[in-house]
Amino acid sequence: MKTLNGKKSGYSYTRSWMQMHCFGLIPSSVAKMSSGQSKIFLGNIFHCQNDPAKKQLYRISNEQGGFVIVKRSKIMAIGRKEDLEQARAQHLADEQDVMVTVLSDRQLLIPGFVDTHIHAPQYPNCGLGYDKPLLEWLQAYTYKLERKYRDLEYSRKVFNAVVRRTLNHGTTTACYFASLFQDASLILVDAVLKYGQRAFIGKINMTTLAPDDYVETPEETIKLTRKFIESVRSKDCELVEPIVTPRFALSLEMDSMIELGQLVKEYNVNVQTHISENTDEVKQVNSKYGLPYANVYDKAGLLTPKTVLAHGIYLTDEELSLLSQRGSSVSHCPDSNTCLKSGMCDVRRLFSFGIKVGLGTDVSGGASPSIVSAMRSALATSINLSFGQKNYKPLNYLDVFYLATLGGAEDVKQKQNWSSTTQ
Ligand SMILES: O=c1[nH]c(=O)c2nc[nH]c2[nH]1
Repeated sequence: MKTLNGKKSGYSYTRSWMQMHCFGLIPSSVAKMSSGQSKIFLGNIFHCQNDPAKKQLYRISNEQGGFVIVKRSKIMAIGRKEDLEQARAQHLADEQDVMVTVLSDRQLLIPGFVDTHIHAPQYPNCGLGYDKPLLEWLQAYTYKLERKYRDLEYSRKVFNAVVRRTLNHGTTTACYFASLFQDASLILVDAVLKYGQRAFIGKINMTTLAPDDYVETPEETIKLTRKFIESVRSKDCELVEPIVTPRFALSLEMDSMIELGQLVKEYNVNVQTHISENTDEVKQVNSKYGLPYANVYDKAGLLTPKTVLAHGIYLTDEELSLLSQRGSSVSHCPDSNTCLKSGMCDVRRLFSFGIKVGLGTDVSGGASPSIVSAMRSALATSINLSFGQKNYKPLNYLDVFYLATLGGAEDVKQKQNWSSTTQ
């Protein structure tokens, strides 16, 4: 077996991690490449972990010369080189064929990124149509594109491309809004399984506020969601989980949202939706339901510890307290918040309420499917917020690295065996 050369790397991670590759900790992709061969990676490892004392949001672990052991697509152990032999004996004792990869000092192993909010069908519109605010943008560009996914060949083409592209950007876990259409949504499931990404995939629920040929009836939306959940679960695969996906509070009536809340309980599934993204949207929600935005979802039973809410720019203190009580988390989508001129989300304020936060590209509200790009936008938004507030401490590189990795994993509540670095 090869050994580490023991040299110090001298690699300045705070300065240069944004330029680097995401090398490893992509267990599912590793598995695809070599059908279950066990592997050991040796090199510098950089990742966030929870602080056991809970005094800080995360602590950085920077192993100069560490190892990762991968056995049949699962990360079995991560540690320091002096513990490698013992870990190898424990996890790979009966393995004859182990591939060992030694990284150079200029390479770094980091966890895969988690995109906590991305609309797969909107991928062809990336970078287009930012001359309108949210509600007009939906009508002028977004629904028109999303309607096309009745065409399953088109769906296959786009969804394969989205999954390949996000994996190339280092996104190993994604929380996808799929299509209104069940069959198209299942094609996204197939694409994710084909390329070995892990994902939460939701068939969108929408019965109103869109063109007549692009909504479902209240009966259909529940029936087809149940069918979608059962179809995904019947694939019996670890990589993909269904997620209940009411588009936003203006897309449905309360009765339908309550029924979705019942499905969430019945199947113990995650939930994703939008919240408080745009001032006109918030006003319309308040006047439609006579309730604050977060309370609308709460009334429907949709605020759970497995709920991810995208945006959350205009939530009041009372709403943030409610989210915190329910254990629901927020997907921060800074690029989209800028492109659609929605506003600036104050992540530090969310943290102060004890709310978990991850990062979302929000394609195509956001112009890029890259989480590194979302990290840059998160930094820019936070710096812009600091201009108006004395003593405001903007997010730094490590904070946005946390949001893109461990923060995102906590947002979507990954299962224990999904990635040992993100627990
Ligand atoms: O950024 C967004 N993208 C969408 O597709 C959407 N639908 C409702 N609210 C939304 N916000």
